[in-house]
Amino acid sequence: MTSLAAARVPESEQPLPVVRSVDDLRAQVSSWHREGKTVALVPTMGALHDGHLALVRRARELADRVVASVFVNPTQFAPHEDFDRYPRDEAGDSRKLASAGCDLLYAPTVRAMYPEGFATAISVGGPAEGLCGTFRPQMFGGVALVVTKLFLQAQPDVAVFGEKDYQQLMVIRRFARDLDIPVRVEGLPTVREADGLAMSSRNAYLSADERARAPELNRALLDAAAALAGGAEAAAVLEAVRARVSAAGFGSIDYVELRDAGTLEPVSRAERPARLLAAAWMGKARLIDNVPVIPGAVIPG
Ligand SMILES: Nc1ncnc2c1ncn2[C@@H]1O[C@H](COP(=O)(O)OP(=O)(O)OP(=O)(O)O)[C@@H](O)[C@H]1O
Ligand SMILES: CC(C)(CO)[C@@H](O)C(=O)[O-]
Ligand code: BAL
Repeated sequence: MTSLAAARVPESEQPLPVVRSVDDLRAQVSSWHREGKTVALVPTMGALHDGHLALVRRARELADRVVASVFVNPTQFAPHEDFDRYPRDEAGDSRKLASAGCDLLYAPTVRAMYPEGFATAISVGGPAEGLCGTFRPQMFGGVALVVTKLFLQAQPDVAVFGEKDYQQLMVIRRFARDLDIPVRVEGLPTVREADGLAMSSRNAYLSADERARAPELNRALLDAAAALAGGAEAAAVLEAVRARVSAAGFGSIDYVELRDAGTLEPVSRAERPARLLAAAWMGKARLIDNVPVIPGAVIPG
């Protein structure tokens, strides 16, 4: 006969509770709030990697309970983009989230998030203009819509996002402030592979050869950031990044730009803290990356 102790599943291997409806999510979060616990939300589109898990671990430090959402949000994809082939692995995501200390997975269906007759849109200006806003014009409206819904559904005290999507982080801070949503928005520095490539679910689209070439984007940005931090004028430095990234085998380059780190307005020189941001295609993968430019110093981002 198996003893109870031997049969007990270790806590780290317990399946993560999952909710799929707004009502079930609210019931759990409200009960935590009634107990006086604070709640952190980590929104994701799944296919989780160590970058996402770093967000969960940070959320654990910031709040008593952590909810992660996994939802591939159709409203931020244009019809020609990769919504259908975006990697999905809920079982694997659930195991990884549990091991990182997440308390609850929220994985709504598309129909639960966007019921029949859904007719509302959100438009963000300011930091949403230019950069990815130009090349993926539907993206930030879709992000603002789904993240606003997630904030209203989960009512978190704090939400954690990655600086890998730096423009997205600035857009979320903007609309949360503009719409008086009572949530603290925390950013976490980009988690990278050993060779500098920013971790991203879309790295799965890279062939072995493309994967070997891809880190050149980050190397070119870091070298450029050093020159810009030393006071160089942006135009020539950005052109050198484009040339280097093309030579590494990137196909089309969507943008390489220097922006103010706070407002994301274009700047021609880093006189205040700035951000160097780029998006470029390696095969079927659109890779984005960004690094800080601190006048007089360089901090790898
Ligand atoms: N390498 C990373 N370091 C830190 N945060 C990250 C990293 N990759 C993603 N994140 C953050 O995880 C959250 C969810 O992002 P998402 O699920 O889109 O992952 P992703 O890997 O960025 O996928 P994609 O390939 O679609 O861009 C976002 O806040 C995003 O900024
Ligand atoms: C914030 C987000 C989860 C909204 O769908 C998505 O844009 C992402 O994964 O970065
Ligand atoms: N990772 C940010 C969301 C997107 O690329 O659609």
